[in-house]
Amino acid sequence: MRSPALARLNYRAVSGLTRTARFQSQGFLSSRCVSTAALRSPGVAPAYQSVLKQWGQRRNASAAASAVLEAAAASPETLSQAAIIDNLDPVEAARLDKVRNIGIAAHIDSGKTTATERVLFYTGRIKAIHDVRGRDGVGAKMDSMDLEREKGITIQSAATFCDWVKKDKDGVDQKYHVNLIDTPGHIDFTIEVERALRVLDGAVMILCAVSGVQSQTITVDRQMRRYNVPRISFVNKMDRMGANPFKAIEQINAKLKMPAAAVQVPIGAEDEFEGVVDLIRMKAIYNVGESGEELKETEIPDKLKKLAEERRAMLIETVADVDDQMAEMFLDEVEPTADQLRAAIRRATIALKFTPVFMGSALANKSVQPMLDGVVDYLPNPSEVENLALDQKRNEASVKLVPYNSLPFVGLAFKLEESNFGQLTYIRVYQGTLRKGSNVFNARNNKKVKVPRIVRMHSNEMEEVTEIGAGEICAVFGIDCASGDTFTDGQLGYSMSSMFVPEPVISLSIKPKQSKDAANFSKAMARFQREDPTFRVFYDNESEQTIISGMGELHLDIYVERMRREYHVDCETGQPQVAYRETIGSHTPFDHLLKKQTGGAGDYARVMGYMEPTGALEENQFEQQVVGGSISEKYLFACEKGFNLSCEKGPLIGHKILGTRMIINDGATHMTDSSEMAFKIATQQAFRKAFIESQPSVLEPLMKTVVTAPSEFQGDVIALLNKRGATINDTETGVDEFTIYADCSLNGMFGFSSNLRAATQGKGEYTMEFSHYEKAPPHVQKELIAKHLKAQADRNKK
Ligand SMILES: Nc1nc2c(ncn2[C@@H]2O[C@H](COP(=O)(O)OP(=O)(O)OP(=O)(O)O)[C@@H](O)[C@H]2O)c(=O)[nH]1
Repeated sequence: MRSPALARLNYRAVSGLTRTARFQSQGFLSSRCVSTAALRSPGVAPAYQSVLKQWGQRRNASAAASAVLEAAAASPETLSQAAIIDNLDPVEAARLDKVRNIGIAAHIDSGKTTATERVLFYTGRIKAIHDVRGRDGVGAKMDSMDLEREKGITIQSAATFCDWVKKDKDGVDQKYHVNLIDTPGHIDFTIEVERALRVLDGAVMILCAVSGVQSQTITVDRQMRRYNVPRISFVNKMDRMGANPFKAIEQINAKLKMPAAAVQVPIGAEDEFEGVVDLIRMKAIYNVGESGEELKETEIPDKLKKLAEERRAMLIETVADVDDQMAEMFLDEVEPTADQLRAAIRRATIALKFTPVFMGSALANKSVQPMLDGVVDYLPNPSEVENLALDQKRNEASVKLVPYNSLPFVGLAFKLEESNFGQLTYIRVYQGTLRKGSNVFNARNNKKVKVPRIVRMHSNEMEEVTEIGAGEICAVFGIDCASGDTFTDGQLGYSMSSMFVPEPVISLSIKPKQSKDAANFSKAMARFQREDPTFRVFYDNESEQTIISGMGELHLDIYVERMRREYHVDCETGQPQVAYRETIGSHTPFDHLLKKQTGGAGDYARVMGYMEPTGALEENQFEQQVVGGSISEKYLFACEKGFNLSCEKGPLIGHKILGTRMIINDGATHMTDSSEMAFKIATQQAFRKAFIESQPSVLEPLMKTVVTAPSEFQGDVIALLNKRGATINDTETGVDEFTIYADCSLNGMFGFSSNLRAATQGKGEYTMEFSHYEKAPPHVQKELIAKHLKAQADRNKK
């Protein structure tokens, strides 16, 4: 047995090494062979030696193999981690195979919450179905906040878990553990989608059978791509008039540029929608029972046989385009078996090259279970997704995390929530096991914290557990941290990248109506800010106002309302303000001297250099190019501080600066009168002077806006948009609806929702998403500057 196994031994690759150890533990190789391999491998040698020391140099066969595996596991080396991933332990592999972490994301009102309610019911997690805005007035399980139930919208993502039993190909029941997050559709709550997708392994993208791909579907698609999240698609609302799943599939292909094909065809449509034909097994599936809890399978009805064959052929062809194995079979004209087809769809979906499309009606309790089968069949388990961390102990080298329970713990806190029992921190465990009572370390500040309580969340309810294994999601009480912090066991110096946080674009002043509420007001502000990184609060010293900013009017309205309901604080708010920015005009040199030397300790600082645009309207930059020590390091540091402070409040209208670079290349220092403070102030003064001289501009946020309304209102809506100075980029006309894609300044869009409602008899809808900053029109700039000057003058008078 030695020689073939030895042939596989690659002394340099640690992946080979761990494989070798495995062979050895199975008795194929000699211990000397494994030890030599371990000692020659830079990735494992130090850890191996220390393990050997503990083991007392015993080098018998299985001891050496275990030592290598243990060393590889404990070693922070990328390769050894990769090796384990390539070579999953069969017990761990079997456990992970039964876990799915998925999110449900879609455009507003597509039926995410309704579908999740069915999933919870069919998996036995809840005993009865309650609908969003349902007649029983209870509301869906996942919309647990009163405000969500009243408005019928999801505001916060909610996590839950359930077990789904699916028969394997031998007809044996297999139980899958599904962690599920239902996310909001409104763009104002987009951070909830960002953080959910950051930690999930797969997603169900829901589309409306009538509207197909909508503006938020495009945003969700972008977010899924950002975090490499594979998805299956579910065309919901097949019972609605005008339902057409094939149009939705065409749009996924064309608009999202994601190869998609139906894995089902509908049996009937609109109010005659009865069920689906499964194109993999070529069977018809119907839901029976009061809430569709049972499935009945029959042969395909004759009238649908042709359609099913055609669509199956299209499915195979689309998958063959993105999967080599299927391509080979397709070219050889070999008809794939159900298992082969399923495996190819799975490979292509996980490789982010394809999305299989399911269809049904969540509200009518039809065809939700086959979509759940799809989650199991086509979405990855935690070991099939690459999760990387940076090893801070090794120059931030990137390391693959291995979802083994036995390895050192690594987890990411992705969401914080205040609850009646204190702060609740949602954690995705990427590696190792999180145990109640254990200590974990926050990688950001290296603080040790004890884990007092671990729970699994079921919307707003929780179930206490003592430990959570790798690849799972849980929530922990009593840990003080920020959203996006990485936790480890303390030995590893790993940290994981956080999620993308978009900048707020809208703000308003706010204060409690009654001064007795000040304490509660501050408490609420602190909490909301901690929970939601897109909600910011700051106190403007000049105007002596508290300013809140966020992603849109709805976002801020919801917080004002929550303040009233949850903290009993009634607030007064100012007019919503746009988050303008200021930017420099052109290259402008400066030579500025700050000098006060009249008796006592004086102030002296001279800074020279130039300011210029960075080229992109993004981060500001400070650079020092001082040679010869005319300004010392210490003072240059103070200059940078001065620059950063200046960027916070621009000279034109007091808004933040963007796209501006300052270079200090010379200056002068006085032996006794120079100080850090003097250099900081000199830089601020130089900044102000040069900035104003450069012919700067005010920038305003430009919003991508999508308006949909019934066709008869097209003219009115266009007129409305034109009046608000929008640039219309595209118009799509559907059967009885049209969609307009436009760019509008945020400033021009205040109050648009009520105008649109009035112009379309309440039938028009729109979404608005920040796109980029652009120079505001000259008359707007003038107005803003004049307003700012007046406000300053008024304050000075006081
Ligand atoms: N006809 C029909 N209506 C549905 C279906 N599924 C959901 N709805 C309705 O569509 C509306 C929106 O459903 P939700 O489940 O709240 O949608 P959502 O995507 O979770 O909404 P947000 O989270 O606010 O974006 C509700 O009135 C549902 O009753 C369906 O299959 N058919």
